[in-house]
Amino acid sequence: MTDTPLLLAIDEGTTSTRVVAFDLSGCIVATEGAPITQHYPQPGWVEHDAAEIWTKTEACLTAVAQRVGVGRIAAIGLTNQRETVVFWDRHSGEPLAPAIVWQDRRSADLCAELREEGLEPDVQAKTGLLLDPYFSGTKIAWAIENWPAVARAAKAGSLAIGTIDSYLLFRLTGGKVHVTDATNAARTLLMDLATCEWDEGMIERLGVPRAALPEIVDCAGALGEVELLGRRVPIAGCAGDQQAAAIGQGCLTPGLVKATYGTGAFVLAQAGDKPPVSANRLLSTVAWRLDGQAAYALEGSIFVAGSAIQWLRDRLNIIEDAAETEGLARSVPDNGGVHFVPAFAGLGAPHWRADARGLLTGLTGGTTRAHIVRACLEAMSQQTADLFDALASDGVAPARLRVDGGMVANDWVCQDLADMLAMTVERPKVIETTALGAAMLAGVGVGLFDDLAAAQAMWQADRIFTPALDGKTRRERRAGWKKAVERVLL
Ligand SMILES: Nc1ncnc2c1ncn2[C@@H]1O[C@H](COP(=O)(O)OP(=O)(O)O)[C@@H](O)[C@H]1O
Ligand SMILES: O=P(O)(O)OC[C@H](O)CO
Repeated sequence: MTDTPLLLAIDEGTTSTRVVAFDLSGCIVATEGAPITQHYPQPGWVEHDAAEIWTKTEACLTAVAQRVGVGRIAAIGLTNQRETVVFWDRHSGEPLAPAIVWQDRRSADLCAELREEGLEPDVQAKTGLLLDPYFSGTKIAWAIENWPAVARAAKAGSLAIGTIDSYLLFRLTGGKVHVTDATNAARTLLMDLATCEWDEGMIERLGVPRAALPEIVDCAGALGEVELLGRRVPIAGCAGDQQAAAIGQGCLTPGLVKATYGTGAFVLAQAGDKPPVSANRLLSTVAWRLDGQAAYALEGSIFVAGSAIQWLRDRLNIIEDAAETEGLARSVPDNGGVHFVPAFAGLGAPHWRADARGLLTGLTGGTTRAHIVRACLEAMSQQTADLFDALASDGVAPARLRVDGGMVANDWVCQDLADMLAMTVERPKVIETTALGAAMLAGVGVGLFDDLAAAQAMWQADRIFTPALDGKTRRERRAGWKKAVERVLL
């Protein structure tokens, strides 16, 4: 083994935590992962145990460090499921309550109340977000109101609140830092998008204890140090997973677009150095902040992507593993008239209907599991096409799309995306682009790369999918999907 430097990424996703070691050409040298338990205490509620997330992250980190040799690790980058919020004791680091996951809808009533008060236009102008339970702010308000342990700690001044990045940075540094990076802070409903500072008005309106919030910092630089196998290793990069994926995909200049298909699916279009404004209910968000200077993006959020495949596997039991979906989709010439709108957690962009629920339409006596599986995969490209229509209305018309995330291992999905978007789709060699982006940020943070553009030396292309579907079939399929969505929105 040579002693060339490595960059480690901690990628704490919704369903698993992973640690990936990259060399400076972007090849994966070692990886370790562990699943995260999903808790569904009530319909519409989703919780994680932050202590489990920390324990598993620490174990994966140690295992990879042992394997590659801790001395080779130049820096660590962290990336995470966003919006999910943790409440912990700032002395012990122990969670005081379950973490409320981004998919959780428990604050839907509060969001509706705030909308009725006419707050949404102001909220959108200030934070770039909408009044949907997806974002952390109303989850925090709910926790203070409903969990006595959290309210007590807030009164006693011992409460720390943060998204997963903030919690993991706290634990990794032995409680030395309570920070969050600007991309994660941008998802809380509490940050002023233009200044990247906490917005006192939103904090007050939602009754968030100001002292419990972390400091907002850059995405690269000296974020802290972790004691790993007897050595101190710098943590030099941090970003929410979708922003990290956009960096890992080289979406560095306005108009470049990526889509990541994990548990959910998220389309980000780089928008330059001013917060963009969407007339189509897309989100305006921070793409990264370096040296105090923010770059921005437009985002479309799809709440259910890979989790629909997991549902086919674990609840309907019509597949044994996710990879099986590819063969099944190919085994039928079309969807047989079946459409599947996987609105399990409401519909995200551009509809933003927290109350929407899933729908399977067009079933006949001839429908087979292959049709249902195919309709489930088709929902990915259809939901993406809805977002591209919204982007086009906002003046963003990309020539190609870069895709990543667990689902794009599926060639059929990638080809269907190219067909439905009528656009070239590029898949990189490393589909763990989220982790790659975090490693790139860490490389910039310790000066191994001058900037994010130089860090793109770590990106390598794998395969290009070109559109092959005729316009008539595409239009018919779009019309069939839109009809199904209309029924969901009734
Ligand atoms: N070959 C495949 N075809 C379709 N879906 C897949 C395939 N492989 C994995 N998936 C789905 O991808 C998801 C995992 O992607 P990943 O990026 O690891 O998610 P996350 O980061 O949200 O935890 C799972 O929901 C799984 O069902
Ligand atoms: O776990 P993922 O990769 O689907 O990402 C979750 C998102 O960050 C939620 O906003």
